[in-house]
Amino acid sequence: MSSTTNGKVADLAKDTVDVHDKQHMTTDYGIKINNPDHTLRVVDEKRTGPALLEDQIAREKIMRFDHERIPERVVHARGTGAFGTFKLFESAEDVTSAGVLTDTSRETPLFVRFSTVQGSKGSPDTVRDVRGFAIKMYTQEGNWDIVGNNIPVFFIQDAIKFADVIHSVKPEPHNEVPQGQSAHNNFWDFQYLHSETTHMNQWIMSDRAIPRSYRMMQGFGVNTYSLVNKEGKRTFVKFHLTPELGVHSLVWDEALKINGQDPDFHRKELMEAIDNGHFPRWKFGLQLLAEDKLDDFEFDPLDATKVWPEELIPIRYIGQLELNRNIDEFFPQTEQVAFCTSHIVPGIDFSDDPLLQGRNFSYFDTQLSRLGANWQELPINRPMCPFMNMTNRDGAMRHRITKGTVNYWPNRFDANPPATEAEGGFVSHPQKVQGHKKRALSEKFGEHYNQAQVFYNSLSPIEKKHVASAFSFELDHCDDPVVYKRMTERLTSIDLDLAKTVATNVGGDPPKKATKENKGTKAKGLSQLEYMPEKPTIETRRIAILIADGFDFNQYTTMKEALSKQGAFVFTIGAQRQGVTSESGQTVIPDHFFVGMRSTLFDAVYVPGGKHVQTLAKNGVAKHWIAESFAHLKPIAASNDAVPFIQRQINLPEVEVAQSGSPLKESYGVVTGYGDAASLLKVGKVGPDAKGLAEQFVWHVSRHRNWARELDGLAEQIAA
Ligand code: HEM
Repeated sequence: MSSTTNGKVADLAKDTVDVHDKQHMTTDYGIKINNPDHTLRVVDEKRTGPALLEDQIAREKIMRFDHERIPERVVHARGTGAFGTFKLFESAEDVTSAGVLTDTSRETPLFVRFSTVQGSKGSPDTVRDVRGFAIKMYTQEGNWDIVGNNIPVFFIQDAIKFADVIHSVKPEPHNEVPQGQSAHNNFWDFQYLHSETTHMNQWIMSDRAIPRSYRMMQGFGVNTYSLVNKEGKRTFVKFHLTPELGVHSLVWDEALKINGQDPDFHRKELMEAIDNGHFPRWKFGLQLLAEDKLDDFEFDPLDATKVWPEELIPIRYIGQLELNRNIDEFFPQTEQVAFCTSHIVPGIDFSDDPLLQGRNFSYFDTQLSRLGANWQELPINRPMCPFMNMTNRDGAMRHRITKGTVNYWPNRFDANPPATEAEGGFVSHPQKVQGHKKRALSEKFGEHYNQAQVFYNSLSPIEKKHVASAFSFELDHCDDPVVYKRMTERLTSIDLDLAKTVATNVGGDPPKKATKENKGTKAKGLSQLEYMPEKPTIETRRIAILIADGFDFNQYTTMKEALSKQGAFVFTIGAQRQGVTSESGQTVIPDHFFVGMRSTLFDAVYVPGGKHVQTLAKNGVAKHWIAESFAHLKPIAASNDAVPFIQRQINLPEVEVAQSGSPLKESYGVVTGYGDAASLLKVGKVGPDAKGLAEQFVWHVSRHRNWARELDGLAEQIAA
């Protein structure tokens, strides 16, 4: 368990207890329990008779259990949380007076909850979906919540449409199908009928919607907020988080399989990284827009279906968010944490973004039904700064005891007075507002395709291929021709080739001409391949070493050490977990056996030399490990006797391997070589000019996946 502590962790300690053998079991009202295993009943040697209602101990236990569920979140039900810290490197006092964004001596404790949107609480982690990235900062001036996503835009423009978009994506009402998926008629019906979703469609059909890890995705506040400085000047702002480890995704077939093989993959690997001291970090940045520049763009900057192009409004990075402590208990922390977009601190204010305006109402409201009126008192939600509002009391499960005779303001004692602005009181920015009372949006909200097209154009060829496959998968699951025909038609407003590919795959009408000409305009910061880590790294990458009886112990240990030294998490996968014996007689206890843990749960695989390859060659699962790793574009390394073994599993002429006695070979991310452990497996500096086998392997793992395999049509020739 990670031990990092901070002010909020210390605050929670007041409400935290340990379970240990010195503390007797009691009822919830405190009497010691003598026999927790049997109900009080009428019984003799021969007969077990009826239970007695008198049994207060059994009744308490059963009734307490009957009521231990609370409603799950209406969206983002599936999630996982961790504690961390926000550090500020550069003061943003030119634009805000908020202490958290101006005082560089502060470390602000925080709690983050990552989530998926569609599925219920028990749904798998690696579904295709938007990921929530919700942050609660316990600042000295009160809680500040950034309730963001890993995608910078949203489906709809006006919050009144939220119930519709969510109803359409959730399991269909007549049969509660499907779970955790947008691949169904209702979702795509809604998407077609709301052309404002077109931009978001591109993002969710891209690799962004199947992240490799919560630690490897961006975070965006999505909505536009305002910052207000000491002089009262307002600047519009969008919040950005960029991960230190780069932005990486799973491949779709892998994601589908992990859903079954390890539905908790994301939450487990986040905990694994934190527990091992590899704390995930994000750069925190601001996109700033002067108030008088609001009308300077072809889109409305307050429209949440649009990004602010970085060419026009660069990101100013000023801080860092780090996650450094796992939770102690899921329910009181991750489940009861409750975020509100309306939770802002002085120096930060809202904007007229019509989605944000509705969100500001919705979150507080939903917490009332999910957690009750006193939800802000719960330890995970209460602020760390002093807080008191003597008019907000009572309600179910009130915990705090407030002394004194008055509960209204003003009162004859001046008790609990409001604060002036100078004393830190929150004062809304005195924005001048004018217009007509209408159910409408202003004109620029009417353009829905430009940025969708720019996003698609900006993707790399492999990402475009994935978008086409994702649309094809999704629309193939729609059995109403109206739905898939209309949606493929919609794609002609993005790119004619994309529309043609998808229409062919799913049976749409053959598109003849583009409804919006694609002039190929691109922008930066949209392709996730732009977000490789600053320095190549394999830190926290899960790498498997396959062994069976007769493996080369020297090669095994040298590679394991070399990879571990680089911060990778190395797992030995053996023919059996009872112990695997090397050629030279050493026994290794593997972490898992071939069937228990599949290639999908690792980023790369290495097979050392040794006679064990004869056993591996007779084991279908071990062979599939290699084929599947290849099809999922993962780096593969093999040395000595293992070289012909992996070559046979891949068996494609384009993929070349080292020949005995010849130098090292790297081909499509498959790294092979002959020699002794010392010469093959040394790792110096990780980089493109890597020389040795291990060094080459590490370099390829740091690149995440070998896209050329798919682009050149090799991956699809191997059955994953
Ligand atoms: C910019 C668009 C949006 C983003 C980025 C967003 C993000 C999120 C996130 C991250 C969560 C999960 C919070 C957690 O981890 O507990 C969440 C929950 C929720 N969102 Fe949104 N959301 C958006 C739009 C909306 C809109 C428009 C509404 C309503 C009008 C809404 C209503 C809710 C509700 C009711 C919850 C459940 C909260 C709870 O029970 O704790 N969201 N949203």
